[in-house]
Amino acid sequence: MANRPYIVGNWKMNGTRALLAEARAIDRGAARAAGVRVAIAPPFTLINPMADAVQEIGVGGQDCHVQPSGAYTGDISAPMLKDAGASFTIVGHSERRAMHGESDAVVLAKAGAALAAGLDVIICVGETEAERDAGQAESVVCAQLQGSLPTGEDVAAKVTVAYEPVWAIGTGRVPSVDDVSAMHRAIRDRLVAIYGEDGAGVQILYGGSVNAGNAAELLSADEVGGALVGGASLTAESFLAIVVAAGGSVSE
Ligand SMILES: O=C[C@H](O)COP(=O)(O)O
Repeated sequence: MANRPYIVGNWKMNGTRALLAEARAIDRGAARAAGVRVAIAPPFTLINPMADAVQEIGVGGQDCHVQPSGAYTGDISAPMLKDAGASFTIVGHSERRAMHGESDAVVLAKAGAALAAGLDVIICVGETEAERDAGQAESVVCAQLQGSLPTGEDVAAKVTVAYEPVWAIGTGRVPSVDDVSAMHRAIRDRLVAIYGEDGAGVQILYGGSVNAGNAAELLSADEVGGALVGGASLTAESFLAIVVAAGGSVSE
């Protein structure tokens, strides 16, 4: 059976408990959109209250430490995410790679830690504008996949890949549908090379300035199985419009 479109909100460092009202509204809408799978990755502080407040949507982390516990001041481990109510975590977001110096090897270790804790993982990859201009976008992304994706028995079913061109994040700029299709086909080929036939079932999300106006077109590109949404996931109105574009009907 084909996967349902997967629409994931990444709230980044946004939101206090007041924003849980939006999560509840998103949850109510998602409950009516049976054809679409919906999740939110809020800041760590909201994982537990959000998990308690919603029934339909998945709740996840935005990162985790490579170790399950220890003297790592300020960090959060995968077992802690699981204990707080998360079912998945994002790893390797370009903001972590750039601002926290996370290499592919670190992302791979974090993905392994998440899987070991019983979490699914969304692994982010994407090229910078300079890399795209230099004609290196596909080679950069394929190298990131090769270095960041965990392998092993039954792992592919727990992995989602998010392709996020760095230059499209938070900028209002998006690649052409042809460019998204070409990159997602290249990612699919790499997934099949890594996971064999299981690689055909891994969902590949597009992320970067997705909004209600462009979602339907971006989601129509080849091998796009959903979206990882930043800014437009912060209100129920804009996020549910993307859920509708993905094929869900959220009306009462
Ligand atoms: O994880 C989400 C992405 O970084 C996209 O963010 P954005 O939708 O605000 O461009």
